[in-house]
Amino acid sequence: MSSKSLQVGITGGIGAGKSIVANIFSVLGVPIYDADTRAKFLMNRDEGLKANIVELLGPTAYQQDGMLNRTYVGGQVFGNPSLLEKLNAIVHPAVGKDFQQWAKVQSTPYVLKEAALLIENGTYQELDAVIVVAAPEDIRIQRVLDRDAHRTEEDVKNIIDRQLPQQEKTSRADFVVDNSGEVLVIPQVLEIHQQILDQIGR
Ligand SMILES: CC(C)(COP(=O)(O)OP(=O)(O)OC[C@H]1O[C@@H](n2cnc3c(N)ncnc32)[C@H](O)[C@@H]1O)[C@@H](O)C(=O)NCCC(=O)NCCS
Ligand SMILES: Nc1ncnc2c1ncn2[C@@H]1O[C@H](COP(=O)(O)OP(=O)(O)OP(=O)(O)O)[C@@H](O)[C@H]1O
Repeated sequence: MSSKSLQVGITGGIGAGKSIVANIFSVLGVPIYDADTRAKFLMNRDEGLKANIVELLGPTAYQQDGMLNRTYVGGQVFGNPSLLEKLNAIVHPAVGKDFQQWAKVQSTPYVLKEAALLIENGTYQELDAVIVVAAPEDIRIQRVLDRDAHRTEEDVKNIIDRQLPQQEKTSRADFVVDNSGEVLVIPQVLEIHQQILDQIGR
């Protein structure tokens, strides 16, 4: 019988490189729960959640096809901290529950929960360890502008303002991955992976 997997979080500010670093862990066989993608899946499918979002943001929050109108919702909440807080309060408990259901059926020594927000919403306290991916702000902004054709520099700065400063994230981390481009990332991931396995005694 397999024992419960350790739960490790991986986070970082917008454009820090969470997804790319999580992909390296995935190659090592670590199951990844992608909270941001899963949140969108639930916002598209969970009727109770959808009703709460429509109540908060109005019917324009959903397109004709029933899918979340992400551009509209992003435009509403990223410039309005109190509205974003209300949306978070609706979405985050649903994601937390979904993650625990997913984690229950994993059988590896540890799993990774990848999420933009882990420190901000206190979720990190429920995890066994936290990895923060870090890179200088100017590099993060440029990477997001190169990746997301629909976002302006102002959009990205707005989102950064809605997140904890990177320094506060790294100060709460058990492990930090330097993704500035100055240090090779794969050796850092291999070292963290080994340290986690050593802690578990594998
Ligand atoms: C507002 C939404 C619809 C915008 O979707 P869109 O596809 O345009 O952007 P995306 O989700 O990729 O977010 C862009 C970046 O913003 C940041 N971000 C996302 N949600 C939040 C948030 N609640 N607070 C601060 N930053 C956030 C992340 O760094 C993310 O990578 C979406 O971000 C959302 O539903 N957010 C609220 C729910 C949430 O917190 N999800 C993430 C954690 S579970
Ligand atoms: N070391 C690197 N060198 C060059 N490009 C990189 C590096 N790391 C990440 N990128 C690129 O920067 C962009 C942001 O990376 P990624 O999507 O992994 O960040 P993220 O932290 O998941 O971002 P978000 O919070 O927006 O979801 C991607 O297009 C990615 O391919």
